[in-house]
Amino acid sequence: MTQLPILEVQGVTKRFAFGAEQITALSDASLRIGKGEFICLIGPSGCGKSTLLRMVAGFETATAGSLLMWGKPIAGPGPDRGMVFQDYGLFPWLTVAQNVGFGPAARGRPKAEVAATAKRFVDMVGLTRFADAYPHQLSGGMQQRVAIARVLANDAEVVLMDEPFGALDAMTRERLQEELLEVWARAKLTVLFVTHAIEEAIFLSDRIVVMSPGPGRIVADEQVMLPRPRDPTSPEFNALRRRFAAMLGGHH
Ligand SMILES: Nc1ncnc2c1ncn2[C@@H]1O[C@H](COP(=O)(O)OP(=O)(O)OP(=O)(O)O)[C@@H](O)[C@H]1O
Repeated sequence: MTQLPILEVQGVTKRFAFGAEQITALSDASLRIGKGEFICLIGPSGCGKSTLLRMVAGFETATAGSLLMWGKPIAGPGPDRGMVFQDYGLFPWLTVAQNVGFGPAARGRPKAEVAATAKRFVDMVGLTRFADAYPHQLSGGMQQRVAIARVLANDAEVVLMDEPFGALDAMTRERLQEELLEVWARAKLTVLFVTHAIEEAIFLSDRIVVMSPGPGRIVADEQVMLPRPRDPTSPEFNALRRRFAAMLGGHH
């Protein structure tokens, strides 16, 4: 990567006080992420995936090391990094367009500008026909698109997702993965996505960052070179699945 990375994690350690003791949730983690990359963080429970994501979001600060966006220290949450929550966090009493325009409206932007911004991102995620629908009238995939459009309407360049599909059945999960890839490609997003699932990571990512616990560390950082759309039944996909399973060792 010769260009300035959109995100850079440099030697980041995070310790939490736990009673009289301290837990090292993350130890000396370093990562450079280029604009437009889709990166999955994978690893067993407690390896610090969420902690790393929350520090990038600005919800937590590092005990040591630094986190940068476009070369500038991340000092707290900001609209340039949007977290998409597991339940999408849509307001049920607002329409799709109103949900998407919520951020700019809350920041006091003029009405006409809010409407134009909402329309632009509702169109971008392919929901033009549903702009006036309410969340309960949408499928899970459409709700996910609204959540992503809402983050984008806040000028987010980086989308952060913490196991957004963890609780779903396999078919719904596959559909949402495909929807997410479509929006990622269309909006040229940079995505940092936390998952436990090897198959999900291989299906989605340009790069997989493998973490291990006790203390949380980055133990591998590998490109996924398979062409898209990916076929989870192909021999190449299976070979990668075995490789990552071996890397994750006894944890899977
Ligand atoms: N606010 C906190 N206070 C104390 N300890 C914490 C806090 N947040 C996380 N930890 C600890 O830090 C370690 C890493 O937690 P983290 O949630 O980042 O792991 P994870 O890899 O995301 O796990 P999971 O896959 O189960 O969500 C764990 O040991 C956890 O108990």
